[in-house]
Amino acid sequence: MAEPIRVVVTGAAGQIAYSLLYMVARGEVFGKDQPIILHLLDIPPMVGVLEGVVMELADCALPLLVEVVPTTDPAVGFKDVSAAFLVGAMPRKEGMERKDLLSANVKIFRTQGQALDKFAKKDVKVLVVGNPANTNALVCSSYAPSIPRENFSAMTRLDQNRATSQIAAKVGVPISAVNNIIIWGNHSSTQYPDAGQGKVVVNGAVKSVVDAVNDASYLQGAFVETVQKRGAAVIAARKMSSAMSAAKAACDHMHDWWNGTAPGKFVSMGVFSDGSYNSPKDVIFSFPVEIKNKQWKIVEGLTLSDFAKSKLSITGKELQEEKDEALSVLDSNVSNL
Ligand SMILES: NC(=O)C1=CN([C@@H]2O[C@H](COP(=O)(O)OP(=O)(O)OC[C@H]3O[C@@H](n4cnc5c(N)ncnc54)[C@H](O)[C@@H]3O)[C@@H](O)[C@H]2O)C=CC1
Ligand SMILES: O=C([O-])CC(=O)C(=O)O
Repeated sequence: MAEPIRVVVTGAAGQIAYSLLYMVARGEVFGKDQPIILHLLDIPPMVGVLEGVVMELADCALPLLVEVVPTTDPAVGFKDVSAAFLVGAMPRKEGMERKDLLSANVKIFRTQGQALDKFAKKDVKVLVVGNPANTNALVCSSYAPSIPRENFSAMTRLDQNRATSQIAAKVGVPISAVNNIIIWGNHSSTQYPDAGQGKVVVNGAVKSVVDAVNDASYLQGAFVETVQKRGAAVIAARKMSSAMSAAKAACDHMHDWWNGTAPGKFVSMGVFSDGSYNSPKDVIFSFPVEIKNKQWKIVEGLTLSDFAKSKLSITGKELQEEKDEALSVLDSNVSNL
């Protein structure tokens, strides 16, 4: 058996964590041979709930879970962690956009960036789930200058999973038959879900999604809107935001970062932009990436339609605006933000 690794989940008493902790502790992210020490970080009013979560984890009798460390102290929560799921933040309510959470949540990610910088392993992989996820990841990284910025990412995997599921249903094939659907830009209603590079296996033959669907107005219209507004649709139905599907997506994201992507396949992650595809530089922008040896690389050289380019420009502009707003909330001149 390998040495145990330390993994922190923030917001550990919340809804997403309730599904996520079980999947992580069961070995679905880091492997069935990787023992885990789980750090559960939340805030003082949630200590009682956290105790209940600790009891339930014990009662799951999970062989890979060697220790659980519940805490409200970031110094303990982030100590020596190899992977961080930053979930803890306020969720939006019906009628809000995710960026309306910025002023409340961005300060959490400043504190957590500072704690990661001081206490985490320098090769820690950080996945920001709390909204607005892209800009929170940017802020978090800015306050953790001793950790490479490539180690910070924001979650758009839930959008990718939603988009893949929509295409599979439209073509009438299993989910596993659909690949390389891309989410570009912000995890917000300006994101661009792009089926233009997608592949699908139909009756044993690989086809482009565009040919298999054969309905351009759907791919540019209802498909895009459904994915962009899916989070809001779940809130309207559940009166709470997506949690089970968000936890599954967080596991998928970290799993692929840890284990790599299969040849020819790519996944979408919010990562530091180098200006690829005319995106604004130095914001956290969701791109298609390939992953090897725990390093992601943006898939370059894809041909984008004029429609796609115009959508990327809209979501890039929003990310630039969020970055400016984050700076004003933090009222700081963080040199690398
Ligand atoms: N990127 C994505 O695709 C998705 C992101 N989200 C976002 O994830 C976040 C969490 O959602 P839920 O689990 O449903 O919310 P929740 O309200 O059920 O749980 C959040 C937890 O975070 C804790 N928390 C607050 N401040 C904290 C801090 N400074 N340190 C540690 N813990 C802290 C709260 O006490 C609470 O237990 C929200 O911001 C939500 O909008 C939700 C779904 C998908
Ligand atoms: O929509 C929300 O506020 C929660 C979320 O990020 C999602 O479900 O994609």
